[in-house]
Amino acid sequence: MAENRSVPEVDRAAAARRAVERRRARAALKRDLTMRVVTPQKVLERATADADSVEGSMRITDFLLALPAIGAGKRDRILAELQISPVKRLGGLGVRQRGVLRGWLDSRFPVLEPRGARSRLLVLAGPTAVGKGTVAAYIREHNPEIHLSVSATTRAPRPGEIDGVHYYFVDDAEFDRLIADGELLEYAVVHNKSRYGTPRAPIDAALAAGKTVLLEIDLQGARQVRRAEPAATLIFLLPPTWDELVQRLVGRGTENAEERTRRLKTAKVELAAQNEFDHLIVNEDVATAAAEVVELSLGSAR
Ligand SMILES: Nc1nc2c(ncn2[C@@H]2O[C@H](COP(=O)(O)OP(=O)(O)O)[C@@H](O)[C@H]2O)c(=O)[nH]1
Ligand SMILES: Nc1ncnc2c1ncn2[C@@H]1O[C@H](COP(=O)(O)OP(=O)(O)O)[C@@H](O)[C@H]1O
Repeated sequence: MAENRSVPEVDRAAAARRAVERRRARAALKRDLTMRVVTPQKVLERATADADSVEGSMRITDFLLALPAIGAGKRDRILAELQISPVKRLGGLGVRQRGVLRGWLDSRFPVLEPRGARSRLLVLAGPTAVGKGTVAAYIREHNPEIHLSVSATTRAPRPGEIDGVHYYFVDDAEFDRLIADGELLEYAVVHNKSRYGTPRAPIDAALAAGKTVLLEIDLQGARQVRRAEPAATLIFLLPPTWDELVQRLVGRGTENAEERTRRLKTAKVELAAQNEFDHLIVNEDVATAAAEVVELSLGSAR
C-alpha cells in the first residue's frame, strides 16, 4: 500500500534529518578545532558572518571545550573573566563579547604569519609522556627521508632503549667534554635531573645533504634552537587532556612515583609555554599526529 503520510509527518521527518546533519557537522567542527585543522579565530569569523551557520549555532561552552588543553574548569574561568554568559552561542555574541573573545584567542592561540624562508630544522617538544618518542619512532619507521636527531643524555637507558638509536647514553665527564668541545647544538638539564643535548655534527651533515631534520627535545632546548636558528619550525605535542597525559606516564611504567611527580611538575611549566611554538598538534592517535608533523616538514621543505 502506498505510504500515505500527511504533510506534517513529511515535515517532521525532514526536520529530523536536518537535525542529525547539524549534529554531525557540529561534531566535525569540534574535532577540527581540537586537531587544529581550523583556527578558533576562523570559526569565530564564520560565526560572526552568519549566525545561522554551524559555527554560529555552536555554544560558546562547546567551542572553548574543543580547544586544546581546555577543560571544564578552565572554560568556566575564561567565561567569567571575559564576562560572557555560558548560554551564548558564537553567532549570538555582542560586539564587545566578540572583541574580548578574539583578544583572548589571539593571546592563547596566536595565528602566526609565515616567517619567510623556513629552514629544514623541525623541533618536536611537549610534556613528558605525551608521546614524543612514540610519534618520533613512527616517523623513523615510515618516513626515512626525515633525519631524526639522536641526543646525548646522562640519564640511564630504559628497558628496550638502544644506545645510538634512542639516545647516546654518556656519563657526566663525556657530556662535559661534548660541551667544552662545542659539539652540542643545544643542551639542558631536564626534569631537574639528567642532562640532554643535541650533537651538532649529524644535524649539519643531514641539513647539508638537503634532508629535513627532526629534533625531539625539551622546552629549554627548543628556546635555544629558536635563538640559534630563527627559521626553525617549532612544534608542540599536546595530550588530548591532562588526565590522559597522567595515564600515559603511569601506563608507561618507566618512572617511580617520585620521578613521575617531578616530571608532571615540569609538564605544567611546558604546557604553559605552548604559545612560543609555531604549531600545536594533539597526539590523540599516533599515526595522525605523525602525519601532521610530516605535513609540516613538507611545508618547511618548500
Ligand atoms: N634540550 C634537550 N632535551 C632533550 C633532548 N633529548 C631529549 N630531550 C627531552 O628531555 C625530556 C626527557 O626525555 P626522556 O627522559 O626520554 O623522558 P620523556 O620526556 O618522558 O620521554 C623530554 O622532554 C625530551 O624531549 C636534547 O637533546 N636536548
Ligand atoms: N596517541 C597515543 N595514545 C595512547 N597512548 C599513547 C599515544 N602516544 C603514546 N602513547 C603511550 O604513552 C606513553 C608515553 O609515550 P612516549 O612516547 O614515551 O612519550 P614521551 O616521549 O613524550 O615522553 C607510552 O606508553 C606510549 O606507548
